[in-house]
Amino acid sequence: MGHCCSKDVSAVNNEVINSIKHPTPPNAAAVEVAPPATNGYANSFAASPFQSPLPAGVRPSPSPARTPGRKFRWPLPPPSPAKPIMAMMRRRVQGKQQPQEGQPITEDGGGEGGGGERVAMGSGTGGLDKNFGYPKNLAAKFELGKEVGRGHFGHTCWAKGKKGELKGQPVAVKIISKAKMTTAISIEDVRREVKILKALSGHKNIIKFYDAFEDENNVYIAMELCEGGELLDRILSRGGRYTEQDAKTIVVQILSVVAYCHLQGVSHRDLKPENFLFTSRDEDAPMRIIDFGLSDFVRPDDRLNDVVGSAYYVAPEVLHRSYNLEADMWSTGVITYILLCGSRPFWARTESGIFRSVLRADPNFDDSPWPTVSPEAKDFVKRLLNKDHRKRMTAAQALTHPWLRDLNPAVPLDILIFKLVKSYVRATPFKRAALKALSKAIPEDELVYLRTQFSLLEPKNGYVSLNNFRVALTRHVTDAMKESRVLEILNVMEPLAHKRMGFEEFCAAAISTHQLEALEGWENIATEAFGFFEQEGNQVISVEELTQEMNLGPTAYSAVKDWIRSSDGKLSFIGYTKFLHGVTMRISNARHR
Ligand SMILES: Nc1ncnc2c1ncn2[C@@H]1O[C@H](COP(=O)(O)OP(=O)(O)OP(=O)(O)O)[C@@H](O)[C@H]1O
Ligand SMILES: [Ca+2]
Repeated sequence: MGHCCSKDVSAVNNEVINSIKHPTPPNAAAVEVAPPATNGYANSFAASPFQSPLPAGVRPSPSPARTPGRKFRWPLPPPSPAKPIMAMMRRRVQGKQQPQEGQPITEDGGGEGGGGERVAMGSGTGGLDKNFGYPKNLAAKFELGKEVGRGHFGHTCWAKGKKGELKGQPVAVKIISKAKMTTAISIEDVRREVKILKALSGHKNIIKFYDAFEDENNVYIAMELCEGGELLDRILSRGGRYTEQDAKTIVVQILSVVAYCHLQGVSHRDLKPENFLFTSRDEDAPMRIIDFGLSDFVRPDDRLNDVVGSAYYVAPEVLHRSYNLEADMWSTGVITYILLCGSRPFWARTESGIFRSVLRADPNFDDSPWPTVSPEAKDFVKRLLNKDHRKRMTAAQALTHPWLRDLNPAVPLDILIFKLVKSYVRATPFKRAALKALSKAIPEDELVYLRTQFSLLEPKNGYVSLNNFRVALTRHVTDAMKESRVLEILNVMEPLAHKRMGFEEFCAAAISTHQLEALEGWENIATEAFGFFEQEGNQVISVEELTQEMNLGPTAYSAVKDWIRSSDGKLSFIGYTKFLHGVTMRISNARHR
């Protein structure tokens, strides 16, 4: 996938704001999503939480609250069957707004003439191979019934099994029209949706996959039928919000499935209440995640760059076109915020307004009902809605957050540990000493997570080595993990093959300075850590050595100089925290240019 956007943040912000004006339907009415906020702030849906949005005929919508303008993916080549819908919306307003010069007009097929479905490069779909290699005998296996749901990419029907284990059983069949697959990318999207569903099916909160079929006109995905409706509808039926305790049971299920996907190297990229279905009408029925239509494989250190998702739930770094799994955690934060207060954290009348809010606004934690929400719940949401993706909790971390602790949820292995340990074993002794000092100062709440992860590595006599990491990861291997090449991380952890790590060192290796910086007690943690560093690791260091340690060039000499105490040539407190933090965003971006 693509690489990091190398522009500085403010430039990117403006670019995003500008660019979203055109790819989204410029018709304000078409994207108006809620009544005017009563308090003038953008996050309220006090009157009606999910007033909606799309112009009649654009997208059949079972609930007025469904996310409007939900699929955006631009300005890369036209990738999906959602494109014709966006194209149609744009055609509607063609007379009102001309495309700007330089605007990529081919993304939805370019020229706005004709009225028929547009196709890739304006050259027809003749060259596209729409053969998926799936069996063609759907009718022999299932009897299709009435429609139960509809999305941008397809519609889903009730069906009944005719043969084998599913004989007489109700199932769901998602039908995706081949006519809408107008590009190689959109075909690949469907192929990947099936592949991911097949590989991940089996987790208790993922919809169970039965089989995929095709004929000349459609692809059919047969899966478990969920008769309990969407999470969105349950939120609405409860007047827009859940009690904290009920919200917890929902959030734990979301985290459990997200943690599983992430360990497999799959980013869902479209987490929202519409994509979680209850298996039955029972109040306490479990949820299943559906719709891997926008999901993708991503290696731990890779960055994705295609802007996909649903406006209310999209993470800032997705709009910046450089993101990884943390983007799903942002969406999880948005869902949790909605569950707890009944309002959207980022709201505006137009899609571009929503994006602006996502990039710049701080969610409101002051108005009702937030004063009555527990501090743990607020902390939980804030640690997911951090605009700096490096500071966000992972799903496995979130499962150990104090807010959820009374539910004692199962915590899976976290791929973040592998990434951090990999960096640690390759770090200089000076950096390791700095991290060791920091690890001695971390609060008990963070230790809960580390203890859980350490025990998942099944230490032998209190120690882990590369083999523990290998065994722990390969225990969960599926075809998805192979495809996303998650296992390759073990190769770069090779220095650990000749090393044993006890829990104390594991803590130093597996902590993220960025995440700790986001804690309210960071100042105290850093001060205490510096005390430990002074006792053990703080050595005399020259400007040249420090810049080298931090992987900076000579241009950084003047900044780095101030971080070394003139009295004894060792790192000052500020120097220590800067060193832990690593290079700044600006320098870091510059280095990628
Ligand atoms: N297994 C299922 N059981 C019951 N209903 C289902 C099932 N799968 C999908 N649906 C219904 O069909 C709708 C559309 O399905 P899905 O989200 O997979 O399609 P999509 O076109 O990819 O959607 P989107 O527009 O969100 O991308 C769902 O919102 C849901 O209401
Ligand atoms: Ca969906």
